[in-house]
Amino acid sequence: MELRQGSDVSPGPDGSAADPRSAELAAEQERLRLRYARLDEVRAETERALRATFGSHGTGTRQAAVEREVRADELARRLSQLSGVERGLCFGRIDLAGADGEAGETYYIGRIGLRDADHEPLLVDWRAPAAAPFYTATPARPRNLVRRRHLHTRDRRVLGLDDEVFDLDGLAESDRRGLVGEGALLAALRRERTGRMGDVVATIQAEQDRVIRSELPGALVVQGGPGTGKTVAALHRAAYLLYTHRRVLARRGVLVVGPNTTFLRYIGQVLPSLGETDVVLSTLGELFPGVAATRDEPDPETARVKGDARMADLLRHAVRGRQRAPRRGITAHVDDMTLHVPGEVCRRARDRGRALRRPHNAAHRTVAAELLTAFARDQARQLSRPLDDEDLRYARAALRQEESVRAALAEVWPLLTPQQLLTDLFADPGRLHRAARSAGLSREEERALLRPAGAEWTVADVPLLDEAAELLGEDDSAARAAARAAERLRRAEERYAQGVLEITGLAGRGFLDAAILAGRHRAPEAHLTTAERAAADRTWAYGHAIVDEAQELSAMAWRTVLRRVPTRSLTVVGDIAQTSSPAGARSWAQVLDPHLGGRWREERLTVNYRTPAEIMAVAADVLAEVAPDVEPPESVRDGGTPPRAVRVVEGALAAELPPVVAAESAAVGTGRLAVIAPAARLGELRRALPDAVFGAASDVLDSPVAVLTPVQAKGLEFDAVVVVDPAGIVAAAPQGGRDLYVAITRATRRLTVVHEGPLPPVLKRLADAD
Ligand SMILES: Nc1ncnc2c1ncn2[C@@H]1O[C@H](COP(=O)(O)OP(=O)(O)OP(=O)(O)O)[C@@H](O)[C@H]1O
Repeated sequence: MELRQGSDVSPGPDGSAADPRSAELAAEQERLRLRYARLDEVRAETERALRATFGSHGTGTRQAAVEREVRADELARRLSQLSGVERGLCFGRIDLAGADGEAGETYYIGRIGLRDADHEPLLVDWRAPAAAPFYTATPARPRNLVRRRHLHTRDRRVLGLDDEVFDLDGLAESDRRGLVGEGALLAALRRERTGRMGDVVATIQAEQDRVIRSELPGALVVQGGPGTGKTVAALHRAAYLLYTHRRVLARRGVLVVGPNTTFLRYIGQVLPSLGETDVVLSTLGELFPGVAATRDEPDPETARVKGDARMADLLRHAVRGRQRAPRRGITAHVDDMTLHVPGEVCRRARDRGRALRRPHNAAHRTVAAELLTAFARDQARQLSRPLDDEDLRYARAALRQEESVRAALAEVWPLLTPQQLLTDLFADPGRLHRAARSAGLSREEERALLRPAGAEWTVADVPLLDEAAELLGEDDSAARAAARAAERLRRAEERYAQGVLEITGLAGRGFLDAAILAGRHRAPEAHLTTAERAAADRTWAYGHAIVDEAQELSAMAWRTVLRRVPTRSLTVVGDIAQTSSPAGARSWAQVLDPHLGGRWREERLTVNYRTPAEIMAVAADVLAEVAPDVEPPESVRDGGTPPRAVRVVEGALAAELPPVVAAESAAVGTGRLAVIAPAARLGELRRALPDAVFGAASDVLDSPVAVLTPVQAKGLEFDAVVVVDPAGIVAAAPQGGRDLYVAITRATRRLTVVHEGPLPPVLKRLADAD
């Protein structure tokens, strides 16, 4: 049996209480005061310790310096954690059933764990196993709980309590009285949107908790309709994993990939509020260091082709195409002399380069050495000079400096950057044709790839650049010798650091390990965080990756992401029904099986926390049309303003839209409003709504009125949404129906659809409501 009771009664100024509920509130207020007092104490102690660590000069030995650094690092991390939990420090309590008629234990659940001076637990961290029943107990499976209590607090004050009682007999008589209260969840969902996602530690639901606490290894797919909390659960999962697997993950970091920079700004504050710093947030367009692509491919067919897995083959052929053996040989002009290497020798050099089976640039040195030898021999022959090994080395080194020789070598085996490879490939119809034909692309597909040199990189180019970087590698012969020496040094330093950790008693405590510590003391990237080092390194291997809006990733994009997680420890978050990219997923198996061979598990989220039932009913009609086999999520809320359609006179949108937007804006007060329209109407809207902020602008989330395309709105939410020209949205892209579904499901409170012609039949429900 479950009984809900709530209380919003504040105690009197002196804490006196007239009835049992106020007495309970006053008691909780006192317990909360104790916990904040302890937080203040711990903060002050940590600050003092940190100051003392910085202030001490130690013995001046290297060991003393390392010890200080370890300690300061640990203290600084703790201090930043303690500072981040002031708001909503403690939000819950669980009362466990006792044995043999005895009262059971009570635990308070909070953003961090705290113990009193005697090491007794005052607060249990929400990520700790002991806190799990707070999230997972249900009347059917109470998990030994008698009661779960939510505490509503503000500025260190308890404003209200919300109880769920699982075992009435286990409760005191005074606790049994009281009104049924509104759940903590509904109170949280009713709040106005701020333009930034917040944490939901106080109200995580059982099906979300399963996602959050799912084990680290392997790939987990989280499939769920709009508003089911996929993003928020995935971010809490990052915090949970970093807490539970600190040793592995703090060193390797966690990568979170989101669809665009606006979305990353939207979710950017959730992780710091959860106390996590070892996370890299990145769009797909930023995954290749040195290129920050934000532009989408203008032609959907080009996007589709660039995302196709055959592009990997095409690029392999493109690289092979740059390894040539001109039949006439190669020629260089040095000191009034014409030097020649015959075609036969070029072919041998090229074949030897290929036989190495190393990345193109890494094999360059071998090929170049062979050709330089041939040039040097020809030079000696023409000068009638003998050539012993010493002379040959000298002659090769001298020839290598010659511009004309370098150009001749490049005819056979040029050193290439990924950018050069792609630029040359897409701008040269002959070159492109040879590679495309070998990879099995049609002439139309080939044409979709052609473009002039110097064009701006698009998001769809980034996986191609990354693939090219893999195929090209680097001319790393010098670097490899240096790396071997560095590796020897690193091992010695790690052995030393391990010794320091053992002496200081910090070994095995999970704050730092020998590798991190040794890394700190190595120039030049000493003192960079894991996240900073990882973001700058294309070949960084992350400990875990979370991919949000993952249905949009193309086959080539998956290759880029998976390259960064060799352990395949992944959280893949998305909704197949919201796919709008022409290269995106039609099913999870289709995109994941080629890489994971069926080794992935799926959790489904089924409850929509964002969109009220009336608006979701409109969205469900659209869903039935675009993805008939997908169940719409069930809204947790109903009531509120019925969605409506407003018909405007054809050609009069600019005049008739502003009053609609103004009225909606007034209705949500300080809340957020989005106008969602097809890209083709944005010009008109700019004139109609001069004060609104458009598209990818950095302040779009802070403006009261934002104007977005459905793709830009993906993952975001607004108190009120005005969908403009639904027929235009549907017609604008092959996946237009799914875009309309995305647009409608951004609303948390109000939906208005503004249309010129007749309403698309799929929105008939709105016409009926008029
Ligand atoms: N347990 C919860 N407690 C409070 N709020 C929640 C909870 N779960 C989800 N929400 C809220 O519901 C809204 C939708 O969550 P979220 O954006 O994570 O959904 P989503 O599944 O990623 O949606 P979409 O597919 O549309 O991007 C957010 O405002 C989020 O804070």
